[in-house]
Amino acid sequence: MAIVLGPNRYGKAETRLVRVVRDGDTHALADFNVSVALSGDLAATHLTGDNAGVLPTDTMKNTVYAFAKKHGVGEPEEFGLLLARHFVATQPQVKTARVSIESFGWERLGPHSFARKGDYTRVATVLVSDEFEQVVSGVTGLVLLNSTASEFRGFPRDEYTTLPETTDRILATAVDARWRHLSASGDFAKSYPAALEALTSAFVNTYSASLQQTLFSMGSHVLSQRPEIAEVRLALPNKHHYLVDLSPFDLTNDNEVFIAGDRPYGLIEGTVTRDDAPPAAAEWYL
Ligand SMILES: O=c1[nH]c(=O)c2[nH]c(=O)[nH]c2[nH]1
Repeated sequence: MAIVLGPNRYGKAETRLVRVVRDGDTHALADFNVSVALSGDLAATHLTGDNAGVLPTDTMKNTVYAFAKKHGVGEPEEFGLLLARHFVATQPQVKTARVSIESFGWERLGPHSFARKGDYTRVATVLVSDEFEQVVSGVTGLVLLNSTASEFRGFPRDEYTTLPETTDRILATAVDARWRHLSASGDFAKSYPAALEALTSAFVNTYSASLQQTLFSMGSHVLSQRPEIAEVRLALPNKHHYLVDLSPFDLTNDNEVFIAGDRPYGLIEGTVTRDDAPPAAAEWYL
């Protein structure tokens, strides 16, 4: 009996690329998840550990980011073809390159503001006892992004701080919000979309020094627009977008090519309250 190597391939899966195209103040956004798999004459590394034909998967990731800067991304089919042809043309041992791309849709909210396409979830929780009725409305999974008008600087530094200060970054979050009504007899069909619009427009229109500042602005805007609402609680994950260092490839990166981070993420939580409102039922804190 002989033991033989069967079909095989390898590559970098799920390179998360966000490409911003800046035309003055108006930005366009492409948000891709790119997976590369190469196959061909790759027996040696499996059988003897000889890596002479193994283009590092790290290089594939870098190629995705460098090509995004150099060529733009266009349609996912076009960007896939560009990458796949490159690997086949430049690596003689590679016979076939497979590039799969997921393209996440974003709806425009402003010149440099976007909402992820797809559904977010409306939520409602009511508490009823003999003494009180309390209605809480909210939303989860509403993903918003500003591709500029966000800074983060002036923070303390200690021996573990490596984060550079920035005056221009992507600010993105998945809004998880709950708002408590003053009364159980409101017009919830009217109140919900209006509160949602207040949250969203505050995110879009706030020039942000921190996600904490944006959080307070979102909560305040709901309370100033909606007299029926007593309190807003927000949990805002900071969906980090890291600027890719393209200098090893002699390319500049003027806030155009980002790694969309997954984990860990900052989590900014806070409550914004009307100070004359009755307190929430203790059960809300559970
Ligand atoms: O808006 C921010 N708030 C923070 O508290 C924080 N911390 C961090 O590393 N980045 C950011 N961004």
